[in-house]
Amino acid sequence: MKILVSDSLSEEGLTILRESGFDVVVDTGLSEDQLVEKIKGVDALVIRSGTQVTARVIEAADQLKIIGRAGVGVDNVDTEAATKKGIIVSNTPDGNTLSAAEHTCAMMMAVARNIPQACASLKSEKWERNKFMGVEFNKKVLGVIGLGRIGAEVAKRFQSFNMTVLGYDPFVSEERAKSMGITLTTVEDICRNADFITVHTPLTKDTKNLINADMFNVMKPTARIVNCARGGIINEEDLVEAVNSGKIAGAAIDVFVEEPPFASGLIKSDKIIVTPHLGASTVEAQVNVAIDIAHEIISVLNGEGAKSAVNIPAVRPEVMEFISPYVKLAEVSGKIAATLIGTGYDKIELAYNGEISTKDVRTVTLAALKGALAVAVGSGVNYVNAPGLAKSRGVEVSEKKSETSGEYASVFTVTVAGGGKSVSVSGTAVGNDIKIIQIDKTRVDVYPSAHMIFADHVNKPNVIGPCCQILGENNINISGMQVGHVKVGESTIMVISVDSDVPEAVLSKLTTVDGVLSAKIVAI
Ligand SMILES: NC(=O)C1=CN([C@@H]2O[C@H](COP(=O)(O)OP(=O)(O)OC[C@H]3O[C@@H](n4cnc5c(N)ncnc54)[C@H](O)[C@@H]3O)[C@@H](O)[C@H]2O)C=CC1
Ligand SMILES: O=C(O)C(=O)COP(=O)(O)O
Repeated sequence: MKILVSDSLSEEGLTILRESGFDVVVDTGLSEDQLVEKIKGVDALVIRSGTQVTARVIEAADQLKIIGRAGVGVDNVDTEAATKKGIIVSNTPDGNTLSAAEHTCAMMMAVARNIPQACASLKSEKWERNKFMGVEFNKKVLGVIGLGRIGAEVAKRFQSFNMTVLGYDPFVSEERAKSMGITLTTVEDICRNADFITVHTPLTKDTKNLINADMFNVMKPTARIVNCARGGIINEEDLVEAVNSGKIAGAAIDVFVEEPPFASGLIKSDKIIVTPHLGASTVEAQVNVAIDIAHEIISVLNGEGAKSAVNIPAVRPEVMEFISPYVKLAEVSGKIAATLIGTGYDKIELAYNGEISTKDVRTVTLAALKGALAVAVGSGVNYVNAPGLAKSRGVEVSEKKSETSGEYASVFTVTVAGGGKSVSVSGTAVGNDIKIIQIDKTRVDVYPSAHMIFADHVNKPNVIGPCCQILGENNINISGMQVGHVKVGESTIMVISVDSDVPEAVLSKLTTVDGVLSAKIVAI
């Protein structure tokens, strides 16, 4: 398999990728057209912020499984297009937190004490001590917008300068803010009261232009603002105007709407300090993110799943340990249910009973959808695109949870329904194994195998024998068999586990046995 690294990546990460035995190609600085060409035949793409993974690039990818971002922000990836195509988008959320936080502190100090301007002045042989009067942090107010990993670290560091910290983050509770010594308030209140403001949110439709002319109009003329998060959270034209007109005292900017920002007014103003997107550019951060993304890429290419995907749910390791057999069970049950009903269903219901109902089951639901949809779509469905595919096929997905489960500690049931028909398959986990315990109303006890025949038949003599004979004559070994218990003459299901694939011709021969109503194969 082939991995294309299209931005610079630390040697430590490249070594891990190369030692995994995959074909690793490093090709940086590609234009969109070049990437559209080069992406063909690539299984994994590794990027930083320099590569724009547009819808065109994703469209051109013919075997791409994962886009791995060695860093945090994935705003340079068309995640929607990737998700639709079933491509995992993963980042490395922790590796560069401290570096970005420390760069923010450096920028804040630089703007408070005019360090870059004073440095340039002295190097041009001027001694302008009065021109570069600075301000202290002591007893001042810091406003932090976005209290995630980096925002929290920045707040912690400035508290040691004896600053009061105001914060805004709609996803952070009062208690959490209080535990960090931060008073939650509104963006406008921060803008009115803060001496220093720093933004640490992702760039989203809600955060784009969050700090704009209206906000600059209420700021103190002594206010200074820093952006080491993403270009566009602070409106660039409004910032240039606010600084140049004296509405605020200065700004320090590391990230830009367009990078490099050679046409931007931001790099022309004396009162605005700029760095070329250096927040994550430390030796330590680059080693961290390169190692993290290398492991993620290898895990996905080896079929062991993604640990830090942004377009599939992240499950905590201790929860994953519990739900992991149910993920397997859900995929198998979804496949069985969809196979037994045939085409034309428009509802998939997942029922979680017992202990499993108390867990984070989003991945189990995805697995059931994947299993069910694979019957119609084949290998084109995965955890990433399964919900989108279900929606686009008009399949309504619902979940039911109850803490009661009868004789088993946990039971998972998938029901597919449509056109007046429905099929339900229930199962449970036995240690790390999975067991199907019920198909519709029929109790069974089936440990799924790679190839299973499900045959509806009438419970009467001379049905099972001829079926076994047909399989034997075709050299298909039977490894297990289960028949639902009903009265003689009633119909029920027979599940035959076999050791090899069953050709269509053999399957249809089974249906010629007197008493066999239908026969379907499920391969997992
Ligand atoms: N300059 C650089 O080189 C680097 C920049 N970054 C950027 O820094 C930013 C923050 O990164 P992390 O702290 O790691 O992310 P994070 O996900 O830990 O934190 C982001 C925070 O923003 C909050 N948020 C989301 N929408 C919001 C809104 N509308 N208003 C206020 N808060 C909102 C979230 O609740 C979350 O707490 C990202 O944009 C990331 O791309 C990260 C690393 C390096
Ligand atoms: O991790 C992030 O979000 C960053 O902005 C870092 O970008 P970079 O990897 O240095 O291109």
